[in-house]
Amino acid sequence: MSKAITIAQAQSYDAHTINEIGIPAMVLMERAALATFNNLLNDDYDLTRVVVVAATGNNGGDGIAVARLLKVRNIDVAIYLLGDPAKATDQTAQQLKIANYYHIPFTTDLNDVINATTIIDAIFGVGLSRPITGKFAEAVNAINATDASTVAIDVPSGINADSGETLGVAVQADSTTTMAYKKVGMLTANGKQHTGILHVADIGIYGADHVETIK
Ligand SMILES: NC(=O)C1=CN([C@@H]2O[C@H](COP(=O)(O)OP(=O)(O)OC[C@H]3O[C@@H](n4cnc5c(N)ncnc54)[C@H](O)[C@@H]3O)[C@@H](O)[C@H]2O)[C@H](O)CC1
Ligand SMILES: [K+]
Repeated sequence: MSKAITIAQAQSYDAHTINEIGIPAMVLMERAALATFNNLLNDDYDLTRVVVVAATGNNGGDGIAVARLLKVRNIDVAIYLLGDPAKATDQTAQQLKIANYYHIPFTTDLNDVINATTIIDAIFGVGLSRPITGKFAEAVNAINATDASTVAIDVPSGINADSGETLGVAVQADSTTTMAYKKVGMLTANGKQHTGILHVADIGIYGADHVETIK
C-alpha cells in the first residue's frame, strides 16, 4: 500500500466505499479511530493527560471516537471542540452523542491543551479548504507551542493534502495516522516535516485498482 493519492481521490474512494459498496460511513470512522488509537498505544506516548482537539467535520468525528476509546480504558481524556456542534456532520454529531454518554469532559480552556501530555489533532483532514484563522489558528499555535506529543489524524491540520503547503498555520505532528493511502502533499518537504512518523491505516477503503476489480 505504498501509493499516494490526492484529496479528490481520497474523497471519491470514500464516497465509492460508502455509496456504491455500502460500507456505512460510521463503520469507516470507527475503523479510522481504532487504527489511530492502536498506533497511539504502540508508539508509547505519555497518556497521563490526553486532549483531543476536534472540529465538527469527519476528521473531528474520528478524534471524538478516539477520545471514547481512551476513556473506556480509564485514560484521562478531554475534548477541546472547535466550531459549531449544530453544524457537525451526521457521523460527528453521533460521535458527540456517544461522547456525552461516556461523560467525556469538554473543555473550552486552552490551558488544558497546553498542559496535556499528548494531543490528538482532529481539526481538519482532507476537507481543509482555506487558510486557518481565528480560534482554529489559536488552537494550532497552542498545540505547536507545548512540549506535548502530537498525533495527527489523517493529515496534520493546516497542511494541504495535495500541495503540502501550510494554509495559514499547521500542526507540527510527531506522528500521523493517515487513512487508506498516503496523501501526495505528505511527500513534499513541508508536508513531511509536519507529518512526523507516518502510519498508513487500512480501514477498508481501496482504489479502483485494488481487489474490487479482481473478478
Ligand atoms: N468520509 C469518510 O468516509 C471518511 C472520512 N474520514 C475522515 O474525515 C476526514 C474528512 O472529513 P470532512 O468532513 O470531509 O472534512 P474535514 O473534517 O477535514 O473538515 C471539513 C470541514 O471544515 C471546514 N473547513 C475547511 N477549512 C476550514 C478552515 N480553514 N477554517 C474553518 N473551517 C474549515 C469545511 O467547510 C468543512 O465543514 C478525513 O480526513 C478523515 O479524517 C474517516 O477517516 C473515515 C472515512
Ligand atoms: K488532522
